[in-house]
Amino acid sequence: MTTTTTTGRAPAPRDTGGAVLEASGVTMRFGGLTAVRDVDLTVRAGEIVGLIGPNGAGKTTFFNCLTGLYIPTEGTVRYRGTVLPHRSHLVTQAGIARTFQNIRLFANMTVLENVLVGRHTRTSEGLFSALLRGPRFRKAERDSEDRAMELLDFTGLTDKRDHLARNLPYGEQRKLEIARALASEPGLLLLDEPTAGMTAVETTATRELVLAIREQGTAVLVIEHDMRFIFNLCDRVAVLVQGQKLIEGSPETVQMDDRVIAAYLGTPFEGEPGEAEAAEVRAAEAHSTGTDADQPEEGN
Ligand SMILES: Nc1ncnc2c1ncn2[C@@H]1O[C@H](COP(=O)(O)OP(=O)(O)OP(=O)(O)O)[C@@H](O)[C@H]1O
Repeated sequence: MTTTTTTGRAPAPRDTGGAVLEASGVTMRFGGLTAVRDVDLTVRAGEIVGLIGPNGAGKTTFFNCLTGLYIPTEGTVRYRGTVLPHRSHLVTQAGIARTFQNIRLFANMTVLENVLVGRHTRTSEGLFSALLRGPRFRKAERDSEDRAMELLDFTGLTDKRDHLARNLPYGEQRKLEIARALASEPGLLLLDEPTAGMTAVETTATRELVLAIREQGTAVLVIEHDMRFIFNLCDRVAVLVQGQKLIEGSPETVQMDDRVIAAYLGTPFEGEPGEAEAAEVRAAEAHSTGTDADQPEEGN
C-alpha cells in the first residue's frame, strides 16, 4: 500500500483511463478507532457514483480524506492522475469541490456573494490589483458576476440573488451550496447528503440538478441516506460498513446484495464475526442446557 507523503515532489501525472478520482488504500484512524479502512474508489469522467452506509460507517470521514480536510493515516488520493495535496483550498483549486452535511454558507452574505466567494480559486487577480481596482480587476469582477449569475440561473436561484443566505428556505440553502461549489469549476463534485431535510418535490429537483451537472461535464460522488434517490440516480454505488468497503457495483447489484440488506437491517452478516459470536453463544447455551446447538429451536 502506498502511504501518502507530505514531503517531496508530486509524482508526474499518469494515464488514468478517464478516472477523475482514484482513492487507493485510504485509511483514517482517530486514536484507537479506525473510521475508514483500506478503501479504494475510482470515479470516472461522466459518472455519478453513490457512497452509502449506515450511520457512523465512515462516509464523511472518507470525503474529508479526499478533500484535504484530513490527512489519511494511509493511502493515496489522485485527481486526474496527480496526488492531491493535504490542503482543502489546493484540492478545490485542483478541481474537486464539495458540499457539507451541515450547510456551511456565509449566512449574512447574499446569495450572489456566496457564489462569488466560491469563484475565488478561479480568479487570478491579486490583492494589489484588487486594491487599485484597475480596469483589469473590474473586468475580472464583471466576468465573475456573469458566471455567478449563470450558476444561480442553473440552480434556480436567480430571483433570490440579493437575499441573505440565512433567510433562504432549507432546500434553497442546499441548492446555494451546490451553486457555490460549482463556482470553482470542478471536474468532480462531492455532495454530502444533498437531500437531507428536503421535501419529496425538492429531492426530485435535486436529482434533476445532479443529472444536469453531469451533463455539463462534472463527475459526481454523492453520499446519501435516501436509497431511492441513490438507486435512481447513480451509475455505480459503493457501500461502506464499519469503515470498510463492503461491495461496489450497479444499483441493481447493490440493492439485491444480502450483506447490504443485513447492514441496513442491523442483522449480522453470514460468516462475519457477528454470526460467529452468535454461534458461540448458542453453543454455550446448548452446553449448559444439554441440547444440540445445531438443532433449530421450536417455533423458529
Ligand atoms: N474527528 C474525529 N475524531 C474522532 N472520531 C471521529 C472523527 N470524525 C469521525 N469520527 C468517528 O468516525 C466514525 C465515522 O464517522 P463518519 O461521520 O465518517 O460516519 P458517516 O458514515 O459519515 O456517518 P453519518 O451517516 O451518520 O453521517 C464514527 O465512529 C465517528 O464518531
